[in-house]
Amino acid sequence: MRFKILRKDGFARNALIETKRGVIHTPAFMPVGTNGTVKAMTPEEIREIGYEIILSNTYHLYLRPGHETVKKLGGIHKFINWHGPILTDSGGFQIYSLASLRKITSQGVEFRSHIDGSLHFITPEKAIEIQLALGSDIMMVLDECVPYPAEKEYVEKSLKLTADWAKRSKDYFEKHRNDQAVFGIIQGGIYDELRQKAVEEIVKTGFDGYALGGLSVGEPKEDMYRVIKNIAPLMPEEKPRYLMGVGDLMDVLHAVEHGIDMFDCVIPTRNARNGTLFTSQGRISIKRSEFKEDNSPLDPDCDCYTCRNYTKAFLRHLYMCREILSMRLNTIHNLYFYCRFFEKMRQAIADGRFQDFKKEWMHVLEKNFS
Ligand SMILES: O=c1[nH]cnc2cc3nc(NCCN4CCOCC4)[nH]c3cc12
Ligand SMILES: [Zn+2]
Repeated sequence: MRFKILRKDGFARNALIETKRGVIHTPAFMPVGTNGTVKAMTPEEIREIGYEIILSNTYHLYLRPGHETVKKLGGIHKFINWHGPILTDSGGFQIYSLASLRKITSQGVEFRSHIDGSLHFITPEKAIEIQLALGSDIMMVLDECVPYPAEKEYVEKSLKLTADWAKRSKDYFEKHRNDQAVFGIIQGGIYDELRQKAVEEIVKTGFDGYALGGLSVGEPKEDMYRVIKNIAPLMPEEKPRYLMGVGDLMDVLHAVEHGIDMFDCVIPTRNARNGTLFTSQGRISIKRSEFKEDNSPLDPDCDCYTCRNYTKAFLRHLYMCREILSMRLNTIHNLYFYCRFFEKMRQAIADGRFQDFKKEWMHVLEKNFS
């Protein structure tokens, strides 16, 4: 995997990530494909909107249909019919947020499946073995995503475990890698000095890219913003920086300003299914009665399939009827909006006017329309 910085504008930067399955222009957004699908979308639609990489959840695919099954069927790209780059997370975060009866030991994490209650034990090596079997292009080490709030002592102890697991994941990966990449994950809670120590530890092991984990887990915005501001610049400049689970476009602006390159979040897809749509006039909730007879397109400034062919009235009608088409049309628009936003942001960085772009959009994004 090659990482090439094309342009800098302050700490913000445009770069290219070259993988064997294609190039990713950063700053990049990765739509989340939990069970091997970006919900309600075909892979062709995701590609047509302009996305170059998607995220798939290891935890879900390991539990169902199983990583050996996916491998036997030709690997994840063939299985889900997406032939561009795929980043898989390690499963750690889903184990903490979805599974039950979790037990973390120095060896690994034991948990019960949220699907059928079966007992599982994942080690740092196993987490990489699963991602290798799936055949993902960018893998994540097994880490402990420290919940919020967490005592400093607990975070410090957890850091040692996460550093040891990162090393074990990396060692296993080195023995079995073939043209894939593996990213390390920086934890440390909201404690800047622990975060700095985590950067040193994880960089010592050495990875193809580095993720900021343990954020967007319920901590106050100002803590998340401070950690990003202080820690992102300490992460190796010549490698991709990935902020996990983010996010809201205001948070994206702040993170890009401080040098973050990659993002993933369920917000555009999950909000679409709940009728919350992002437009150039701000966020709107399509179910509101004021749209009942509104014959105008969702977003006059958007040329996505939904905005070119349907009215707010019809989108509201579909939502009220809980029609499947509602999920599809809303998702097409929100993903298109995110993709255009990232394209415009990359253009602004290329033109050296990221600050203007941020000011202009902060004003729009703060507007919470009806
Ligand atoms: O430390 C982490 N390690 C490995 N994976 C992660 C994934 C993560 N995803 C979030 N936040 C997701 C927050 N979403 C915001 C929108 O609503 C759903 C949750 N934070 C995350 C932290 C980690
Ligand atoms: Zn649209």
